[in-house]
Order: sequence, then structure tokens, then C-alpha cells
Amino acid sequence: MPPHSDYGLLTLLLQDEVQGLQIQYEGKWATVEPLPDSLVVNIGDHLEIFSNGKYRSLIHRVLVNPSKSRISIASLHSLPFNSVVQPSPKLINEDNPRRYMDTDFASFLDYSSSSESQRKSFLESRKLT
Ligand SMILES: O=C(O)CCC(=O)C(=O)O
Ligand SMILES: [Fe+2]
Repeated sequence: MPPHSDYGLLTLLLQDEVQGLQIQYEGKWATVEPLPDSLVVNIGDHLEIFSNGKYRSLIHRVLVNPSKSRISIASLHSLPFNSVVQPSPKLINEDNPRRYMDTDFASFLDYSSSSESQRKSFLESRKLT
């Protein structure tokens, strides 16, 4: 799976013991070691926007293991399609200005079909600064 961030609030991921998932951290790829009987909880774009950037929606990818097959189940959790996501007013003040535009599913669909989406991720396109 190519590099991407998850669109929604949270993703719960169950992976088997085969490595493959990697996150981009400080410009480098780091493998997320599979832990038995555990879920990976990944923060999505909506939570980054709602937290005004306090929580980060990381870029991740999945590498294909040449010798073993890997099974993962991702459960993506988000808001209803017509809900508007915006930074929580409680997190905005003089020292921490609003950093993201209002976002909803329609703006995501519009952006995904635009030529700009080839150059910049949806999350990047919602940033004000
Ligand atoms: O298979 C995985 O480990 C991750 C899948 C994923 O990134 C996704 O479904 O958004
Ligand atoms: Fe993902």
C-alpha cells in the first residue's frame, strides 16, 4: 500500500505476526513491530484537525513481504459524511492560532478529484499556515 495518511478520526488495525506496516517519522521509515493480541491505534486526519495539530496523522505505508503473506484488518472510524470537522475552540488562543480549515467529506471528494491532489496530500491542503 503506497504512503498515505488515514482520512478519518481513528483507525484500529489488527495485524498478524508478519512485518509490513511502516510509519514515516522524522523523515525516515520505521517498522511497526507486530505485537501479539494487540491493536494498532492510528490517528487520522480528522483528529489532527480537531486537535489543531496536537495529535499528528502520520504518513504510513505497507511493504510486501517477499516470502510470507500478511493479513491485516483495518477498521476506520469517522464522523457522518455531512459533519464538519474543525479545530476545537478550546485549543485555539493567541499563542496557538487556528491551523486548519473546516473540513467535510464533500471537500475531501472535491480535492481528491482535483489536479492539486497529485502534488499535495488532503491534510496538507487543509493547513492554514
Ligand atoms: O495493513 C496495514 O497494516 C495498514 C492498512 C492501512 O494503512 C489502511 O487500511 O489505511
Ligand atoms: Fe492507512
